[in-house]
Amino acid sequence: MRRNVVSQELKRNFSIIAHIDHGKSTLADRLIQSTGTVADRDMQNQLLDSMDLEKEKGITIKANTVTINYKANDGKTYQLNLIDTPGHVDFIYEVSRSLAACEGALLVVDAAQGVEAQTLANVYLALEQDLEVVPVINKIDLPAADVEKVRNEIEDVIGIPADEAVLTSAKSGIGIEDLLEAIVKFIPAPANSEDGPLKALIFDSHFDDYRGVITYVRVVDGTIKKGDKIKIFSTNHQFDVLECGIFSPGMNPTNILTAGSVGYVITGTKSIHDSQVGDTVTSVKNPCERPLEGYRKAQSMVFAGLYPISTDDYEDLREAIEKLQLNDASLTFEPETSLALGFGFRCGFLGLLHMEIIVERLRREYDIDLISTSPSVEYRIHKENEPMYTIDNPEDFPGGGQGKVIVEEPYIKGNIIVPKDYVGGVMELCQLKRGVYVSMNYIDDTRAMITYEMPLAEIVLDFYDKLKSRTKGYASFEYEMIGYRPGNLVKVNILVSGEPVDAFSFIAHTDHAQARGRIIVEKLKEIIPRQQFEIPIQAALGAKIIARETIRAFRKNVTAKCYGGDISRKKKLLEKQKAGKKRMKQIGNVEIPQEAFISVLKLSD
Ligand SMILES: Nc1nc2c(ncn2[C@@H]2O[C@H](COP(=O)(O)OP(=O)(O)OP(=O)(O)O)[C@@H](O)[C@H]2O)c(=O)[nH]1
Repeated sequence: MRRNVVSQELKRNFSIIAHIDHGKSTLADRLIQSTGTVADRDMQNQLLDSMDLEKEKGITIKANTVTINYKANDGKTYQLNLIDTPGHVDFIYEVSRSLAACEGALLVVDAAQGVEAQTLANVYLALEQDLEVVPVINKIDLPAADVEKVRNEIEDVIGIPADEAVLTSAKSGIGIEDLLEAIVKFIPAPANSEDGPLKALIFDSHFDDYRGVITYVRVVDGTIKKGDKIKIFSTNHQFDVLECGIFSPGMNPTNILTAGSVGYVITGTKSIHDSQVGDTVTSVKNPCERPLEGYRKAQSMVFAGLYPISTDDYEDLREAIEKLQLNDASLTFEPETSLALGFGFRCGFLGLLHMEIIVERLRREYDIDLISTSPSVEYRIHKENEPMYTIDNPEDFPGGGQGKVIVEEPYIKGNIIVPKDYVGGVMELCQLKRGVYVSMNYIDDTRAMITYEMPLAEIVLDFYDKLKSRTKGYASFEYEMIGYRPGNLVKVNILVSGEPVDAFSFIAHTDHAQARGRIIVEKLKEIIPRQQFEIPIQAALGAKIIARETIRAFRKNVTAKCYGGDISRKKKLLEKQKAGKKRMKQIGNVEIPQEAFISVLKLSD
């Protein structure tokens, strides 16, 4: 058995926090490379961002971890454990748990861009955990770099001293040695109890087809050894430790993890639910009394129905979602049926990005063609003399005639940082999105931070896209949940030939219902082919029609184009028409092409 016990004073556990694109992954790669953790020839760019999708989107979705050995100027060799964190608001809870596994964080700020909204969100999380924050000003090689301005921003906006900020260029390798020295100097060594009862924090996990669940832990107190019997606090399930070790960067079995260490544990379990982020691992023989603070179950914020385009794919879709769930305790699903779309699944996601990733993976990795219904949030329904319940599907929205009903919706508090020329446009957008103004402050002479409280449903709809187009991509945005508030909300039905099409119904604020209904009705008029009878398309609020279009009758004769006796061509056309029909959904007496669903469900107002 290989022993790898490093005393606590030689350990440094840290994360890198940064706004998207400020260079977190490039910097991590540099640290790994410069310490010879990975041979240069094995170095592929952005080692830590391992998923293809992450590489493509250029963002970190799943946290990774690596142990780096660094011989410092004081002659001692330190064990640096770098815990990568996801860079998106959807995963804020995961970020907070990764930070909880550290004593310090490198705050990376782009020297040309300055402090952005996401920088703020993450740095506050780190300060809440009492981490030592080491400012790093990156991309100093850029001609537009303005180190002094960024230094001032870090001090004024975040409120931490930046006179000793490390200056780096992750791209050209400048300042990497200084950064390694700063990690050793400023980030405190762990100071945990080595012989207390085992207490380890789960900060991530993933499922491996051959080895089962790999659990990423930070040992707080005590020791984990191969062969130990351990227990998961929230589920009370017990396991034998089959293997444990560190990431360097592949899994490297050391078979012992002492207090202050970061590494992995394999028990052979196949259930990710025994390895939930934030949960505590303890020993069966000598358990700790209380779990570590801060654990909560992953909570879905955004919901949508996923339906296979071909009904034959239903079972494949179920299997694929189950497989993805093996690796993702925050993905929930249950079977659902829609009159219009057939059999599918109602899924819960942490946020829009999470949803986009799952849908994209189902398409790419599992080769399933699918339609997703418009994303919805969770509403709280209060009826007189009934306990409160929640709904996330417009189908379950209470109809009229049910006495006094109060509907509450989730709200967020959002911070937007923009160049000052865009302040007016952004504030107008926030008002349109039912935002409640909180504050506006200038960060420096060029940029402002605007804070609004807004309904999450509006963010989910199309806020990012709108914000991007109004600010030419210069705005950065971050938000946190602040609870539920009552809203004047209604359900809008879309009727085709008098029949409601469930997949198109939506919940909206009364003031927006008509405009959104109108857009869908107009879109459907364009897409649904004329048929042999007139088809009214209507948006309705209960019995009240709020928008209407009519598709005029038309007798479609595809063979009319073929003159003479070209029988084979006629046959081909008829076959084509038949195949086209398969892709139609029958709603009452009307056939709606699949693309109508896709284009309406993709539609934002
Ligand atoms: N000029 C210059 N470019 C850099 C430097 N560091 C990173 N970049 C570039 O900036 C872009 C973003 O870098 P990443 O390392 O992917 O950024 P990130 O912060 O990891 O992004 P997320 O994973 O989305 O959080 C890439 O195109 C890098 O090549 C630097 O020091 N100088």
